[in-house]
Amino acid sequence: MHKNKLVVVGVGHVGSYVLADAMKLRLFSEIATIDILEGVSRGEALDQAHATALTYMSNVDVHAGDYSDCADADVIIVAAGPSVLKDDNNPDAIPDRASLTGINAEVIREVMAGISTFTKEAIVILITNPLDTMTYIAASEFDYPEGRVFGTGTMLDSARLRKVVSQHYGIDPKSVTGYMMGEHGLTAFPVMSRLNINGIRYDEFGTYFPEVQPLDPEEVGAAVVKAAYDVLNGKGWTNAGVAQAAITLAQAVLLDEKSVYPVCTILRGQYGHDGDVALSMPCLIGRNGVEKKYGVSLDEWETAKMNASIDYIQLAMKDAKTGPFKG
Ligand SMILES: NC(=O)c1ccc[n+]([C@@H]2O[C@H](COP(=O)([O-])OP(=O)(O)OC[C@H]3O[C@@H](n4cnc5c(N)ncnc54)[C@H](O)[C@@H]3O)[C@@H](O)[C@H]2O)c1
Repeated sequence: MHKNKLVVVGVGHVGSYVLADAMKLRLFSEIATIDILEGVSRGEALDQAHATALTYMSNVDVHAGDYSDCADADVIIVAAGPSVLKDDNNPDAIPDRASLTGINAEVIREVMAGISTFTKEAIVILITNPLDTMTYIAASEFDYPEGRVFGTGTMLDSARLRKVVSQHYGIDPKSVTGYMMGEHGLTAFPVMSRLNINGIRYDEFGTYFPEVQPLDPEEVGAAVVKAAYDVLNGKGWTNAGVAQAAITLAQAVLLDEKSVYPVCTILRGQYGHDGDVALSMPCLIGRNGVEKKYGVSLDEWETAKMNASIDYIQLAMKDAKTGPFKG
């Protein structure tokens, strides 16, 4: 009988939270951890193994592993490599994820070499930053089927967008539909033309919520980008939101849910680009990973934002010497 198996690569602040969420999802029978620090991998797995003896936990076979564990994995979530750090002397710092390009390009090349030695079947979900460039490297340099590798992308930024909008209007964030597109980072932008509150379009908000100040697209985008730094500059890292995003995607894969989420993939004809950049747009997620990409039409403001985001991602790609920017 087939047993659902997850491998988590990199079990630091983010990976350990992914692991904890996966343990509670009740969809995996086996979970293996991999980390360059073997003690961390062993310790995290053992800690979770002890928790399986307690009420409300399922009896998951959770253990430290190595890349051979990928051979029969259904889903692999990659959170390996360092994050930007908070600056104790500057509580308003906004360190750019792109500063991680050099170090994490090496990490992702090492991790993908390990994974692709044992499987080209498992669905690989990347979290490591700068996410778009890391996804491009993983999806293009290892002969891995392209739809089977994607990044959490603006899934987290979009959750933050819905939270920002919902707080402004005093409603449940689940009643807000909308997403950020482009880079997972400083140039992500809200697709205001597609934003709605359970069918009430953005351009109708003034009619239905006359008592509320109208939303300014630039301010909304800035508030969403800043939300990441409110967390980072508070506790020193972010992990809960992105872990939930990754686990939501893992479930969509395992259950073949055909869910539409904004995730990061390589553009194939959308927005005038073919194979030279990866970024987030709404995609259909099922058992085969990204099964469809929806290059939704954008208005003039959004198109300008998209082009700026593409230019910015390509700077990191140049730095990582990947795709059209190989040496
Ligand atoms: N995409 C998103 O929305 C999002 C959100 C938060 C964090 N992140 C990113 O996730 C990554 C992890 O963040 P974190 O806070 O957990 O960092 P962390 O430093 O706490 O953990 C990183 C882990 O990766 C391990 N590692 C390093 N190199 C490795 C390698 N070659 N092979 C296997 N394991 C390796 C480290 O030993 C460590 O345990 C960062 O790149 C961060 O920027 C992305």
